[in-house]
Amino acid sequence: MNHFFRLVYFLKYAKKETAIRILLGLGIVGAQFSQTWFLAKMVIAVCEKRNMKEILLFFLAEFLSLFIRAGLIKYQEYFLKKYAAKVKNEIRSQILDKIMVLGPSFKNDQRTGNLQSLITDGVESLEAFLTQYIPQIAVVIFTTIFVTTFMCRLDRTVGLLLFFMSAVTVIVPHVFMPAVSDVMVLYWKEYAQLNAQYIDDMQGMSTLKSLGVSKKEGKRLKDQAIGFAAESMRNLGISLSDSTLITICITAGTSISILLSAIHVAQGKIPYAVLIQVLFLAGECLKPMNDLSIYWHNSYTGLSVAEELLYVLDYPVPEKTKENLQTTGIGEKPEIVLRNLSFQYEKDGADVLKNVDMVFESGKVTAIAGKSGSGKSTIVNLLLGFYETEKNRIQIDGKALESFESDYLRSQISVVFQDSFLFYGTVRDNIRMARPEASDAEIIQAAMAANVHEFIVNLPNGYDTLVGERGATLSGGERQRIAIARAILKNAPILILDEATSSVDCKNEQEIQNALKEAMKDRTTLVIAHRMTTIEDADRIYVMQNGLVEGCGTHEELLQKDQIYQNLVRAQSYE
Ligand SMILES: Nc1ncnc2c1ncn2[C@@H]1O[C@H](COP(=O)(O)OP(=O)(O)OP(=O)(O)O)[C@@H](O)[C@H]1O
Repeated sequence: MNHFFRLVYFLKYAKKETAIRILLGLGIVGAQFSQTWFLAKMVIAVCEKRNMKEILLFFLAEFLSLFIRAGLIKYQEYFLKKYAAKVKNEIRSQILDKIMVLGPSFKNDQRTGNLQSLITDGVESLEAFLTQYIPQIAVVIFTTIFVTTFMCRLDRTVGLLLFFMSAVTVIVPHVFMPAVSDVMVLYWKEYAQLNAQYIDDMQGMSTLKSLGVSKKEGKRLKDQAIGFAAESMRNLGISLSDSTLITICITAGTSISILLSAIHVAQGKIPYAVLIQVLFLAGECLKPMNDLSIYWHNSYTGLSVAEELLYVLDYPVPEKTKENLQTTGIGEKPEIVLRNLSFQYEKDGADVLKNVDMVFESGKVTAIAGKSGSGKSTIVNLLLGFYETEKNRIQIDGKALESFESDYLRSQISVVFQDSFLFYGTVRDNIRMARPEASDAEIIQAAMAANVHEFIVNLPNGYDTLVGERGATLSGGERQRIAIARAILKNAPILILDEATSSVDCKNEQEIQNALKEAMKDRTTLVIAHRMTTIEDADRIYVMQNGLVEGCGTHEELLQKDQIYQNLVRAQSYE
């Protein structure tokens, strides 16, 4: 029930549209009621052999109501699309904003496919509940007041009976609510998991094929689809039982109203003309309730999504993002200090960083070397504020990292990750992303610096060539060089190269190294590299092992005195 009202709250972002939807609903019901009432009046006039003019007048009034109703229905169809789009856009942007605020630490804990299902199909399925069912409740309430008053004037008992039936049709679904909520949640979980599995399999298709397990995986997917189908049937079974109950109430309400009126005519309590009106109107009076039941039925999937949707929206925001934070204070060549920094990814988990002390000097190049899993990328994640650390353990220009607003902090850092992500779009758009206001000339300049201009101009449409999803149409090295151009264009005072040249060949690597030297000028740079050759020129190199800093110095110094570093270099020379 709590979820029910939380979902209704989303309509506050489309108050005007919700009011129009209710008015349109009332207009349609009113036109339909008038049409039937004029028809009843015309039938009575014909039976009583009244004059032609009166009959014709009822006939024209009935047709006019019919046209008004048809016009309103048509407009409502068009309006509903706009209304639904506004509500769904609002919900989607709230989810996306929340995921962005929570950052990679939240995203890494979720299956991407689950989040994707929630944002696409999940939000889509809320349409029926929010834009049809909820406004229809208001339509039913107003209609009930009008119908009860109108019908009570014809036949008091029938009016009260119709009022009772209307109330039942609104209340029944909510009586069923606790019983169905578990089933609905399970239904959505099955659906989201099936979707996530499907996306996983599509993305990992080459791996599945190469491992020769694609058939086995196909069978797993099929079993999951069967599980989902079973859950759908359970969901359908419950939703059908409450809509069947509502249909029985409506049909019984109509029949009993007519029967009661007939008895009252026989008892001489009301004239037969009232019976004719009841005969025509009783069904019409309960029609909005019937529509309500259909909308309720269509709302089931939407309601099943509520738990997951609210889980994301209510997920606690890290403290840092809530406070009044600084949006200035990082200089042109900032100094970064890590003091006694320890970190675990999971609460009560093992320390991934252990009492790390490091200084990335202003305007200099600092490198971190170490075997896989030693904690190098974790330091990058912490510098970007993706995870929270103990306060004041990382300082930039003397100020605690957590005192900076996240957007500001990230605007001061250019990063090239080891698995650079390119978005579906043109090469130009992908580079420009770093600085949307950059001119075409600046984009070309950045691409030249990253040694990728030649490659781009030789593409079929040059800078306007579309790159596939995740840059799938390009090689790892090409993707990386475009990402480097993006980082160069951003022109931030801190440059982080996290294995930036790991996927380029040696020739390209040397050229990129030269380009990066240019980019590193007058910046504070942190380089994390597998290949020792890429960090030989660094002003200072930290050597890490199992989350500990085990050594520090220049390449020559470390070669002389640091055994771990010597081993790293030796291991590399045999590769
Ligand atoms: N999101 C995460 N959740 C839990 N543990 C993680 C997460 N990311 C990394 N780790 C763990 O933290 C440790 C350090 O990982 P990190 O990625 O920092 O190492 P690295 O030195 O950068 O390795 P590589 O050179 O292979 O990229 C590893 O044991 C890794 O398994």
